[in-house]
Amino acid sequence: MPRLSVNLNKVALIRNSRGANYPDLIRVAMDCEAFGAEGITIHPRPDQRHARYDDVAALKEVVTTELNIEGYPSEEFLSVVLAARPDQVTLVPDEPGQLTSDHGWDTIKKAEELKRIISRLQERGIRTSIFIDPDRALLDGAQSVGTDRVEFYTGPYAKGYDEDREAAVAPFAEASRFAAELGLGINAGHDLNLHNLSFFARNLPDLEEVSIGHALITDALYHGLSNTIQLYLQRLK
Ligand SMILES: CC(=O)[C@@H](O)[C@H](O)COP(=O)(O)O
Ligand SMILES: NCC(=O)COP(=O)(O)O
Repeated sequence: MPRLSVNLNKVALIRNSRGANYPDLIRVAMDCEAFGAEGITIHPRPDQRHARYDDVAALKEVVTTELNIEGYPSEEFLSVVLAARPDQVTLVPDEPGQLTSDHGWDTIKKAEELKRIISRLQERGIRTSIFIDPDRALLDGAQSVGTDRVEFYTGPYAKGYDEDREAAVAPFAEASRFAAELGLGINAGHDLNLHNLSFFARNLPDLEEVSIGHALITDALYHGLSNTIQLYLQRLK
């Protein structure tokens, strides 16, 4: 069964909106784990409008499952993760100021840069993952830059789900089989929710981890955090 890593960016966004420390991101992370989450994710962006760079070390102190830090590999981001040594770093090719992530890496054009960054992270004992679209050539590129895992950008799957879920999942299922043949670990995330998650997981038997934030935190407003985490875990069975 894939691990559920809860992305706390939206909790941090609420915290930051009043300049005080509530909701307390660290407390929420510990509670998510107590409620059954198998990982905690944050994605600090250069403007730190939600997760901040100083959240990384603070989370590293308390997270007992798996800490996954996502982000664009600026020198500032790299110095933070190399110092804190989370379990996993997921590299995302976001432009500064981007509203949210909307595409994966061009692993062919950016091969040299990715290779250098990935080996710096791996030398510190950090598992690497790179955000990627489901495409064979890009997966070949991912293997050649030496990443441990890839994270499929699932925005297009979520968008296409209601119209034709078989067509929406097909490229991901195919890419997942190919990634497994290449020996790459497989994660996925972006816009996964209670409605589309179980079909996705069923069609990707090699899926190791999903990171889910926006929909999960929204659902928690209605069901509470503990119930919501249980609902997501059920979808992954
Ligand atoms: C890479 C990815 O898909 C997530 O980290 C996502 O970008 C988080 O979303 P927000 O920052 O928009 O909450
Ligand atoms: N890597 C994807 C992630 O962490 C959460 O994305 P979303 O569920 O907030 O769209």
